[in-house]
Amino acid sequence: MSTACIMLSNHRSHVRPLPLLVTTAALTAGFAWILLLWRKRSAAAEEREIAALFHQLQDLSKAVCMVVSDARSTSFSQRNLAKYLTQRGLEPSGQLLQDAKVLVSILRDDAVQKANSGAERGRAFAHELKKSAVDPQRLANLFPDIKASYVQQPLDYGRNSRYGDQWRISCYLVVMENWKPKILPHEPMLRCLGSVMSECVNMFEDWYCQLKGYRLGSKKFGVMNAFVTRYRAVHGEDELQKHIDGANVDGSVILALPTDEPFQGGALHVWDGKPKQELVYTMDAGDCIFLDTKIWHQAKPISCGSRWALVLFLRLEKAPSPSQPV
Ligand SMILES: O=C(O)CCC(=O)C(=O)O
Ligand SMILES: [Fe+2]
Repeated sequence: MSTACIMLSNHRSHVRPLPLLVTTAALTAGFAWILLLWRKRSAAAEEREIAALFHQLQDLSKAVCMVVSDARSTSFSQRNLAKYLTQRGLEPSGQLLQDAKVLVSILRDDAVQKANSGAERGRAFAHELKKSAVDPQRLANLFPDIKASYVQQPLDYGRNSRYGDQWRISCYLVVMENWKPKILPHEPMLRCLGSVMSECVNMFEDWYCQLKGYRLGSKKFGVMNAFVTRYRAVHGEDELQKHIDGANVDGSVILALPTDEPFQGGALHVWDGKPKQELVYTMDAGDCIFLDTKIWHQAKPISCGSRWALVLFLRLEKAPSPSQPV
């Protein structure tokens, strides 16, 4: 046996093994320390990531930044962020980093959509004519029923109103709750045109999202009032003077319906754009005009025949809050 071997065996014979308990405790403490260190490091990394997202947000939209940040606008407020995501129809995860990532990503999408949308390309109109939005043949087939369902429902806004009870040429499918003129929806007209009305709402929602650069499907509208108007070439029934559809109306649809008495005149005039322009539309049955809120327009008088239109006044629906049942 060599000298080196003898030294090694002597040394080994002096080492006393550590008790198992002590070894385990030391290992556990070491492991816990490493875990703590790792947790600290990843929390710091998460904080850095959140701060970077906050900076990106400041570049993307100062307005949104104000809405989702704390009182000093220096970092995210988890509560405000969750509220904003809910308003945009999304479900917050409850994790700040995750929600901040979602926010930045939807704002990026918004920016891309906006860059591609008409508004940024200079199509500065907040209304649009869509030709044959509803199949004209389908409307032609429905026309006998529309005509048979139609009744005049005079509106009485009350003695003190400047409208008085002069408007009597519309027949209502939907009447908004607590409306001053006390009229009821005329069920036969709703049965006849209810599905066309719903399609018009869907088309309007898509158009509105494109116009504003929102994600498709992220905005929903409810029908405040919907009615069929029949214009005839007699005084008080032949036109609708220049107006906007009311301060609470967030958007409107005008759908040209067929007629069995061809008319002359009856063009729709719209005042829109910057600088303001007067645009004139002669609409065929099935054509739709979508109007953003507070757009001035006018239905010019007809001089013969009769003209029919389905009109919707729409209200933007608030996204449900997470506590509300779906
Ligand atoms: O009949 C039309 O063309 C326009 C109708 C309208 O603007 C309305 O009823 O508010
Ligand atoms: Fe109108």
